[in-house]
Amino acid sequence: MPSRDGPDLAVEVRDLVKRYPRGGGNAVDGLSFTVRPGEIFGLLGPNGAGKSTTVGILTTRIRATGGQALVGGVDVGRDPVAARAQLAVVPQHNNLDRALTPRQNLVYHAAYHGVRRTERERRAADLLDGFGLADRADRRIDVYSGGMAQRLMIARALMHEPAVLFLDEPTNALDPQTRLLIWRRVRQMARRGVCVVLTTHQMNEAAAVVDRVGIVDHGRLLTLDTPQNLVRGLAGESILDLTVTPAPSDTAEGLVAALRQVDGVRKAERLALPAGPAVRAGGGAFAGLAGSADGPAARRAVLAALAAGGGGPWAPGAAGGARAGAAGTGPGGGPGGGLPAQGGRARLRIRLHVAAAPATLLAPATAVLTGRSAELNDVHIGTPSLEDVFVELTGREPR
Ligand SMILES: Nc1ncnc2c1ncn2[C@@H]1O[C@H](COP(=O)(O)OP(=O)(O)OP(=O)(O)O)[C@@H](O)[C@H]1O
Repeated sequence: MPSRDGPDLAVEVRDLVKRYPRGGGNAVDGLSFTVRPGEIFGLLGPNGAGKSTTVGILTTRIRATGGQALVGGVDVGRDPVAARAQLAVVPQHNNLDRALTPRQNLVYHAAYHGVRRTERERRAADLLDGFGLADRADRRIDVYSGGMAQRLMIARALMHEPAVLFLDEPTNALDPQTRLLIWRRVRQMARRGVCVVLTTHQMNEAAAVVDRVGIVDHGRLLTLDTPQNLVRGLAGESILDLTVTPAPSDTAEGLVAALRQVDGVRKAERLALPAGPAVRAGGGAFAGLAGSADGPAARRAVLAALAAGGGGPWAPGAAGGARAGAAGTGPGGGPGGGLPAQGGRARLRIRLHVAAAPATLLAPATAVLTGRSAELNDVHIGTPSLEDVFVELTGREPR
């Protein structure tokens, strides 16, 4: 593992630029960030943001047009061979050598990096054991499942004890048990001083494992901080999702604008309706990290808030009936859509980002709806997630 007297920074990226010969603009456009030894760093961004290009430069696969990138203190542009000794890459797709056994894949990789025979055999045995592969170490590799292959690729990457490990979508399409094992091992490596840089689109999984996150778009860094600070700073403290049916004479825009005026609402936006009947079943962007209004205490708070505010069209029975209606096959999906409700009126999902306790916003929000003759069909209280931060910064439209 990396020595304690190594460089202070495991990765340094300074004003990095990449322009492809046939590309439109700069794929990487003046990117700068640093990562410390022992840190788990998530590089996030929408499709085409420049993540793969950045990692390609750091791992010496792509030459930068400008700026500087150092890995383990080595300039990747000036000395790519020395840089490769400092790093390891685990790609998204299986690139194991199928002509070799799992153990041979590890041992040959270490031999390529100049590790002595007894040492490489010891490391292979340790890593096969650590990744739960010891009893299948000498079988044919083509009997390996996707999860086993992924574990073996990470084990192989560690054979030459790199200072920096690059993981590309490490848990894509893996079962929960394999994901947990991989994250446990990643944390263990970091504790031993390995710097881990991972790219992923699994926001909530990333939030649970990384120390810091850099979000990039159009080749530029939009923000860099701990997931906790990003969530706290950008998305407000809580989220209140309302599913409503506006009056026939009202418009979605009018309703959203009116809710935006409620005291304590930092932001109001219209969301796509989730597919299926379970509007409040913990889905949406805040699944996983969310608190929810589904618990008995939260439900009591909702009812109390509504009672205090003079009530409204919401009642548990009515909401249940309305949710059943939401299971229809209407055109809902994009923010411009909505599922048809009774009388042909479209149902809307409106998200309020609130700085206060969300239950205290229920009464005034309900009053606004009542004043506009809108029907409240469902309520969900949640906590914003890293995905909310991501969407806030990079938008909702697919690339
Ligand atoms: N070989 C290439 N030639 C020209 N343009 C390229 C090339 N590779 C990538 N690009 C462009 O560079 C930009 C950044 O692409 P890159 O693959 O780095 O993004 P990404 O964030 O990794 O995306 P994804 O999440 O889809 O993998 C995109 O506009 C892409 O079309």
